[in-house]
Amino acid sequence: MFMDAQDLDGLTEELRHVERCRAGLSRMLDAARGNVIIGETVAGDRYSAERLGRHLKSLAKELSEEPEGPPFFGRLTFGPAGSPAASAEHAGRTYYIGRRHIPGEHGGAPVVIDWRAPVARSFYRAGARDPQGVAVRRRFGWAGTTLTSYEDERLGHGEERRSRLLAAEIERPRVGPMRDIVATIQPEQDDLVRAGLDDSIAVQGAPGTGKTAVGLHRAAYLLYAHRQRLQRGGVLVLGPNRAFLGYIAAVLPALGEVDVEQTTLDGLIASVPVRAVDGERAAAVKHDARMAGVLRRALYGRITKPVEPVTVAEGSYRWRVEEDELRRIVDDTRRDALPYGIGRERVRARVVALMRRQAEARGHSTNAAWERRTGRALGPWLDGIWPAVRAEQVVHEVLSGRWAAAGGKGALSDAEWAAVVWERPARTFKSATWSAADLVLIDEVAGMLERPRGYGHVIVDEAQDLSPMQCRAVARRAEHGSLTVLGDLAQGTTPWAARSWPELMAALGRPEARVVELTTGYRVPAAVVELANRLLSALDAGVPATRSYRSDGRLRVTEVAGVERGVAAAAREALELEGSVGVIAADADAERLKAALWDAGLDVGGRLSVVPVTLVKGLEYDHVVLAEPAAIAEAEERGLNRLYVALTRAVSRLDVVHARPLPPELDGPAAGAGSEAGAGSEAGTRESFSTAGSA
Ligand SMILES: Nc1ncnc2c1ncn2[C@@H]1O[C@H](COP(=O)(O)OP(=O)(O)OP(=O)(O)O)[C@@H](O)[C@H]1O
Repeated sequence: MFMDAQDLDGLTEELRHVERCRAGLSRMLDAARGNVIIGETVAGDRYSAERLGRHLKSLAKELSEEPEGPPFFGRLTFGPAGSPAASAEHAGRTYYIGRRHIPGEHGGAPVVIDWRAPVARSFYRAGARDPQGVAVRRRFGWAGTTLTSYEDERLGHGEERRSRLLAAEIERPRVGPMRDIVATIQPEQDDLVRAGLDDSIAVQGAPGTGKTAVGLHRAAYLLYAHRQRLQRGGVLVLGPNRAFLGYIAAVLPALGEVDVEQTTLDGLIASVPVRAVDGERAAAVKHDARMAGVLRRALYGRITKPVEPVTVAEGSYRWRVEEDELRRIVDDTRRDALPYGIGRERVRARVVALMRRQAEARGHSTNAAWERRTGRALGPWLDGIWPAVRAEQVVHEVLSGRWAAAGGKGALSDAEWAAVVWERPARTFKSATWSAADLVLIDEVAGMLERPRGYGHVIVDEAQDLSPMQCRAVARRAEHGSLTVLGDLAQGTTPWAARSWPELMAALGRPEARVVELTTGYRVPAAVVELANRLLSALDAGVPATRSYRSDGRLRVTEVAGVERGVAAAAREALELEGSVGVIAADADAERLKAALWDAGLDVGGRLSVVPVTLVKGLEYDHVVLAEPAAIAEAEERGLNRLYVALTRAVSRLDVVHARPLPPELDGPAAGAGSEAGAGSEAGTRESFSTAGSA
């Protein structure tokens, strides 16, 4: 049975529950405010008072500032005990599922259960074949904060159907930043969201299959299910660029999680400003994993064998350690494979310990201050044996070419070495200008000097673009944690983009990670997916084609005499409809097109944006106007992959506007449905496909 809002009695009862939720929320807010006052006065010491106070304040702030969204989106009614597949624990009970837990009155049963709670799992996973004890699953429809409808699936009676509310949510026009998908997480996505904390997973997902959404919801889930374990390390989300981070920024706070660090890899490892740009060849070598070996040798090559004893004078005494003892200390410490900086301190501490024994044998009293003094006195000797060094210094020396003669170039060929070595090296590391790839090298050395801050869980989006050296930077930060790695081999656009998941996961230090494929796309309509899928065979990425969940949407390919006028006409038409409009163009053409749109009287910057194609990864627009695909395809080595990314950004409509011939991989007969104009869909929208016309 499939019900809408017609069941008025039912709806009235549900509206009463909305009131109970509002009352519960205001009780929570009062309690949180009250606790701030109590917390500030009762905590035992100042430190815990401050910590507790901060925590309570942020909870109170969060609750009072939270936009008043729908308090719940689903309801589960479990069958009575004894009914088929009844669940003993939940038999006969009803639960409302929402974004956050809302307690009941006077300590009674909660009025809303957090979507991450174990029982809520059945909301996402139960089906007619496996009802998991659920008699009825109810989904609610809201207009803003007003409950307007619901629909039921009587799973206990074998009823399960494509939800209209679900379809409406997936097909809704997009405006503004990304939203959470808690109300409509699909079973294959839920599997990934709720995977265990120790599980490192790689997700190969076609465009729009919800990888980013899954990653963010997984972060929220892990923080809920393993809050204590994650308290120290925390969760890190890495995205491809700042535009993408801006786009996803609101999702986790909307789920009540404000403490997740979201940044780009460059942002994470930035230690010095980037002022130089590498040539292609230099960048390729610098991103190669063999550079790690070169840097390691350059760092550890500074350690020298002690060839004479070391002495420290104290009054008329001299404490002395012989060279063979010193050699043993240095060798043992190297074998311990500690970070370089810790190794240096270990050597110092062991020499001090030997001297202390001598001093005590002579009746000297030694204490911590004595140890510090003696340690300091060893400084000049230590600087000769195991010198203190900065990461930039090591990289500066390598790129200045100093280590080649001493066999420092390791596995690099002469040509590769020549590609990375600076033509005119700066005199010191302080005056060097660094490129983005140099930052990765500096981070590599910094990671050898001391362990970087580690995270309990790291989520990496668009991971197919990571270089082997970047993978090492990520792996260092997840050494004692786990990884969720999201990407699409077909969308790889960097010169070092991954060609295989096992290789990528090995570079990330998790060769054993399972690889899961997602192939159902929730963004891109079927007609557009079909066009993009044509490129797949040319990309040779070995990934399966996308299947679209969406039957709506429109594709139009228009050949024009002048791209600027054609794009302006398409954009103007697009603005007549609801939703965001993105004009995507080859980087070299973006500014010119923006100016042309201004000249045509269109307001760029509001609902309409012009985006250089290299910045569009991970983003989506309700309506995309894709300008001159041939220019995108020929602009770079992996131009066809870039074009594939651009083609898969549209939520409702894609206009391809071209003056030059389409790239041959894209042209040609449409595979399957939608080859000429007008395949009507159930929703009354039209898919159309035409290869000619004028704007
Ligand atoms: N279960 C779902 N319910 C509703 N919307 C969904 C669902 N899954 C994904 N979406 C929507 O589909 C769109 C694409 O999702 P997302 O950006 O996470 O995909 P992606 O796999 O990361 O795509 P890309 O590879 O292109 O970056 C988003 O608007 C997202 O909100």
